[in-house]
Amino acid sequence: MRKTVLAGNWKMYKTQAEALEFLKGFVSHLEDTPDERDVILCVPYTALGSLSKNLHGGRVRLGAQNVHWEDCGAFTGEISAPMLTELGVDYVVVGHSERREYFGETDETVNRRLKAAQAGGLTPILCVGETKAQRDAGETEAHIFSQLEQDLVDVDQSKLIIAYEPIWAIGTGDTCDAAEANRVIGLIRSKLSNPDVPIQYGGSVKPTNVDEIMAQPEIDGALVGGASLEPESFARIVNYKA
Ligand SMILES: O=C[C@H](O)COP(=O)(O)O
Repeated sequence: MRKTVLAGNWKMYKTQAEALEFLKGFVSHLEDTPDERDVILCVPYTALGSLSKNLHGGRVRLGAQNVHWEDCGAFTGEISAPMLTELGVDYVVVGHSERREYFGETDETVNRRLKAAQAGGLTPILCVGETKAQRDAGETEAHIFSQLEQDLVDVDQSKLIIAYEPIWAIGTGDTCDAAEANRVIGLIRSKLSNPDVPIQYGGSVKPTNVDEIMAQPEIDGALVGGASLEPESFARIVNYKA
């Protein structure tokens, strides 16, 4: 039985005070959220500590947005799994397209980060997806299969979440057609050794399209950027109508 996982990725938004304000507004909407839906907030490092102390009994779980492959060392600007787990973090986004595009993340470093996350007790959310140019050239499948093949070397698929995020749909309002997202996610699943890995869709998920997206049989959740920044909006996504 695959888990349903709804995760907000705040990216570089919200100070600590703003994060706490969000949480106050958000948790009041979770009373009727079905227990089998995992709700995760992947927030800036600076907000992890105070959110962790205010999570109200664990209905909301915490995620970070990156993790280094070493536990400690001379790696200015990086953060390690022990530093995150000490703060009560359970999940971490790895290989987001913004990391790959702007910060030189490669499939090799993604693989190292995935393994370190798991060794350190974190469940990674691995992001894969194609650019518009790759889609137009008919290279979507080949690109994603290549990412999976390299990123997942020696990665434990019993402690893994994957997010299919077509890059052209991120932050653009140009959502991937739900049936097409379902098709690609089915293909991703066909490449995994563990069919129970939850696979999310990400890319302009909103309160207005989440019901259709979540109705697709292969889609196990959503990784939500912009629409996770407002409590009511993310609550509507988490409380999608099945
Ligand atoms: O990690 C989240 C994705 O990049 C999606 O962002 P978005 O919902 O703002 O399109």
